[in-house]
Amino acid sequence: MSKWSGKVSSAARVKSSQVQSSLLLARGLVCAFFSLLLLQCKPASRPQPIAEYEPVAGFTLLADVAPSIQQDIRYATANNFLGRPVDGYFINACVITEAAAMALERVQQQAVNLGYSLKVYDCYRPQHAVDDFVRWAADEDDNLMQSRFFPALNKDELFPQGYIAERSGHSRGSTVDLTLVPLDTQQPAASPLGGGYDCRGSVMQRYPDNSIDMGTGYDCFDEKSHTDNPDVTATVRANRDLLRDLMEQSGFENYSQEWWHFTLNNEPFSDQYFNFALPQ
Ligand SMILES: C[C@@H](N)C(=O)N[C@H](C)C(=O)O
Ligand SMILES: [Zn+2]
Repeated sequence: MSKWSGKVSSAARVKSSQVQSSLLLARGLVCAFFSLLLLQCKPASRPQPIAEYEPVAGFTLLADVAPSIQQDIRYATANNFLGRPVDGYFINACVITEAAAMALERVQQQAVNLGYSLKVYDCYRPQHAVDDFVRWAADEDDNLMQSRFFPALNKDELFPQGYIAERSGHSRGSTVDLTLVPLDTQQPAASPLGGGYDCRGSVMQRYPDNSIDMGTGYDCFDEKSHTDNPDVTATVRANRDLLRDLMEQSGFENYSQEWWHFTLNNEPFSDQYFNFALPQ
């Protein structure tokens, strides 16, 4: 019995049955009122933790298979189109299927021979994180990162136009977002929430990144990011083609709207969307 109902019972014992019923009615009304109030005041719901990370059969940390590939898992940080870490990303580390990791290691060997390294921005993405994207897109008051990531679009156009998916290949574990960086370079330090960057601008106008020039920043939701966009410079064309060629040679296919997004052709979990949390 709750503290609240205990108090009502002791008071009711000394009153007539009519008063008792009135009290019960009043209590019901008060409870209903406060329940309604609580519902109104409840903060925007943030779903509670999904399963703790346990190594899932067929998945691995990319670093265990291909330790030389650079990692900058943007959704584990504030450096992304939401401007805050995304639900389900607890550490800045790439978790991916073993098959995709081994294929990436093959790409890395080719890249290193040419003086580059791969740098991954996103790998396995829990469905929970995708759901966070969906809630973010529905909040029309939050446009904190628009000028940097989708300057020409409203956020309600990002899903319909195919820049973010409600059922993402990333949740199947064999899709990866990545670029090429010159060997022995590192991500420059910069404040993710600093203003004035435009992902469609020149390298100097974009958020600092050690990526070779791909024509836009990562997660620039814009036609300029379409891999075969004909208006990019010759250098950008060559860089995008190089990344795509290297990835295709090891069995990945590019998504035509995003130069950075690739899926392994023979993925091991072609119809399974996972929702285990990333390790802490
Ligand atoms: C959000 C972006 N990084 C991406 O991965 N987009 C594709 C369409 C996806 O969400 O699967
Ligand atoms: Zn992607």
